[in-house]
Formats: sequence, C-alpha cells, structure tokens
Amino acid sequence: MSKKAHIALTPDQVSQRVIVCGEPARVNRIAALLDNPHPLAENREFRSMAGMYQGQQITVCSTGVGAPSAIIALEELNQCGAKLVIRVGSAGAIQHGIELGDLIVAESAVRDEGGSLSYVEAQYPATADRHLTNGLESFLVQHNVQHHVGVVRSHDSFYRDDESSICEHWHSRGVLACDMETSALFTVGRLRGMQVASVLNNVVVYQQDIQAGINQYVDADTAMMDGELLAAKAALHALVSLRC
Ligand SMILES: O=P(O)(O)O[C@H]1O[C@H](CO)[C@@H](O)[C@H]1O
Ligand SMILES: O=c1cc[nH]c(=O)[nH]1
Repeated sequence: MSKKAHIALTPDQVSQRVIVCGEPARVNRIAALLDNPHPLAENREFRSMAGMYQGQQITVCSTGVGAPSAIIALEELNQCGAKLVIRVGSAGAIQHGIELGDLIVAESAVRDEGGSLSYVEAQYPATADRHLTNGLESFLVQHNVQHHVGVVRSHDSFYRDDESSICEHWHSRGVLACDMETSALFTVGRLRGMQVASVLNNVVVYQQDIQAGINQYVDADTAMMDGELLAAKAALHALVSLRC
C-alpha cells in the first residue's frame, strides 16, 4: 500500500476516528491521553500518532497553519478511510468575556479563507456535524468546563493592515473567535461526506495584542494548556460516543 504524498500514511494506519490540530507538538500531547500511543509518520507539517481510547482506535494528525495544508491533510485522511474528524485547535477571541483557556465549540464558521473557496462558492455554509458537536458539549457541561458555543471565523492572515477593523466587523456580528482552519475543514469535510467538528482553545483575549497572547501560549504553565487538555479530552469523548 503506497503512502499518501503529504501525511505519509497508508490506509491501514488511519482509523475512522481522527483528531487534527495545527501544531505538530500538540499531536504528542493529545496522544499522551491514549492507551499505547505510538508515532506513525512525520513529513513537512504533518506529524501523526495513534493509540486507543476506551477501546476505539484513534489517529492524531497535525495540519500546519492555514486552510491549504489542513485541506490536504483532510483529503488524504479521507482517502485513508477517516470518517469522524475533530479539530482541537487554538483561536483568538473577538468577544469580551472569553478568557484565556476558555473553549469555543464551533457550530459554524465564516469562510474568510481561500482554501474552501477553491472548492465551492461562498454561499455554501461551513457547518459542524451536530452529533460530534453534541458530544463535545455534553463532555464540557458534564465536567463544568468554561465554554462558548457559536460561530467562528477562519481566515488566512492576522497580520493584515486592516486586521483590527476586520475583527471589529465580525465582532459586531456576534462571531466568537478567529482561527485559520475550521471553515475549510467543515466545508471540504461535508463535501466529502465526512463528519467534522471543531473545539478551539482561546489563546488571545479580545483587543489584547495577538503576539502577546501567542507568546503566552508557549508557556506550559498557563491556563491555556489546561484548555488544550480539556479540548482534547472533549474530542476523544465525542469521537468514541458515535458509531461510524
Ligand atoms: O493552534 P492551531 O491549531 O494551529 O490553530 C491556530 O494557530 C495558528 C496560528 O497561530 C493557526 O493554525 C490557527 O488556526
Ligand atoms: O488570534 C488568533 C489566535 C490564534 N489563531 C488565530 O487564527 N487567530
């Protein structure tokens, strides 16, 4: 069986239940929650590991930054047989009252990225799978985790000259937070018949400097690391709650 060109995995290595995340190092932290975690492959931004959770096989794979590499990973995971996919990502809040390490469950996403637009026109909605989303929420409610549910926005750069006015625009429309991959994963996943959800750990408080927030995120002792851990646990719970 030949390896997929980017994720460097063969179908027999990929389970039906998959967690994706942007950062390769997060793959190791998520896989540490699994029984018998073991590395699968590493190529470019795509690191993958596997293990068992409550008797089910789980694959964890990083997707890098942005829609194009996330779509490549999703397409190749789909070709390898992945069915249920949850993004455990990070995001920057664009509403007050969303604290560092709070979790954001995306019901849907504004498609402000180019990757999904290369597949289908902007009027096509980017929506989460409701079953996986219910699984995420039920874990977060049961464990009393501070979280927010609603619309997020995925974009291609936060270093644009007009970044603050763009954030104000979507803030005034009630969008909770920004990431860079959720809308592409929702859109392409749905077009491919996959079930996709997204839970995001807030790493930037609204109207706080983005770079300061991201720098804080690399400090393992912050509330944001707790957020990441809880997001991963919620994703595992949701993945094993559903039949494929
Ligand atoms: O932490 P991850 O999952 O990479 O998510 C967010 O972080 C990156 C930007 O810093 C983008 O990929 C964005 O979506
Ligand atoms: O503000 C932020 C933080 C993380 N990721 C984003 O896309 N935006």
